[in-house]
Amino acid sequence: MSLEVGNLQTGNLQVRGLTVERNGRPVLHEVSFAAQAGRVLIVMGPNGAGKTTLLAAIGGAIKTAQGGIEFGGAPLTGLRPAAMAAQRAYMAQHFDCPFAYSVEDIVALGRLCHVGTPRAARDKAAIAAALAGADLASLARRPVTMLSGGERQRVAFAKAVAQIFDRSQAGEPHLVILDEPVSSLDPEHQHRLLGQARQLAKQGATVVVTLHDLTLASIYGDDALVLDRGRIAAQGVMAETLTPSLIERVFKVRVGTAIPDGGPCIVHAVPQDQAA
Ligand SMILES: Nc1ncnc2c1ncn2[C@@H]1O[C@H](COP(=O)(O)OP(=O)(O)OP(=O)(O)O)[C@@H](O)[C@H]1O
Repeated sequence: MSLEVGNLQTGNLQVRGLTVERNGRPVLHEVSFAAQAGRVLIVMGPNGAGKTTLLAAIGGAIKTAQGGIEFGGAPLTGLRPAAMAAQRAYMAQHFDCPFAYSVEDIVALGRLCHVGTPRAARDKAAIAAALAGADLASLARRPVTMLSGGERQRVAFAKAVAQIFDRSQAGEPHLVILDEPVSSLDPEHQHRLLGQARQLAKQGATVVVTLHDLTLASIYGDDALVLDRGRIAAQGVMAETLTPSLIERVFKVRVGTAIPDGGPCIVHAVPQDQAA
C-alpha cells in the first residue's frame, strides 16, 4: 500500500520525487510518500539506506537535488526560518555540545524562534513541560557536558518538544522529526519518549521517526516507510508493511517470532543461516 494521499489536509507532509546527493553521489532516489497529521510514521532501513538523509532534508538541514517537500499543501522552504521553526522541530541523530551550558539552557534554545512573538510568554511553561516529559527536571541545572549519552539524547528531545509546545497545546498542525531518538536510551526511557511522540501525534502533530528496533517500530508506528539503498522498499500501514518476508528481504535477518494479527509485531531477529 502506498502512503500517497490525494487531497492534502492541513498538517500532512508530502514528499514527491525527492532526490538528494551527498558529496556528488545520489543517496536518495526519487522518494515519494506522505505522512499524515495525527499519525506516527516510522522510517526504517539498513545502515546507509538514507534515513538520516531523508529526515535531514525534511528538517531543512541539507539541500535537495530534485523533488518537492510540502507541509499542509505549501512548500516547506517557502516560510521564513523562524516561522518554519515554530512548526517544524527536527531532532538530529547526534547531539553534541562542547560548552558547559545547563540542560535548561539547551532546552531553552528551542524557544529562540518565538522571541519577540506572543508565544514567548509561554517559554517558561514550555521548558518546564519539556524537561518533565523527558524526565530531566532533576538535571535541569546540570551542565550538558556532565551528562551520560542517554541523558543528552533526552535533552535533544526536550529541546524539540519545547520548540513546538505552543502548536501542540493548541492542537495546531506541526511536524516533529526524530532521527533515532532512542538509540542511547534504556528501555523505560525508550517507551517514555516514543509514548510522548505518540501523544504529540494525538495532539495534531505529523510525526516522522527513524528507528532500528523493529519491535518498537511496530508498537509505536501507525505507518512504515522502509528504505533500502536510497529507494523505497515498502510503505504503508505498519501492520501490513512490516512483514517477516519484508524483514528478511531488506534487513537480511530471519524473524524468529512475530505476532502479526492486530497486535505489535515482536521481532526476534536471528541470523539468516539459523532457520526460525
Ligand atoms: N556527509 C556525507 N557525505 C557523503 N556521503 C554521506 C554523508 N553522510 C552520509 N553519506 C552517505 O549517504 C548514504 C546514506 O546515509 P544516511 O546517513 O542517510 O543513512 P542511514 O540510513 O541514516 O544510516 P544509519 O542507519 O547507519 O544511520 C550512505 O551511503 C552514507 O555513506
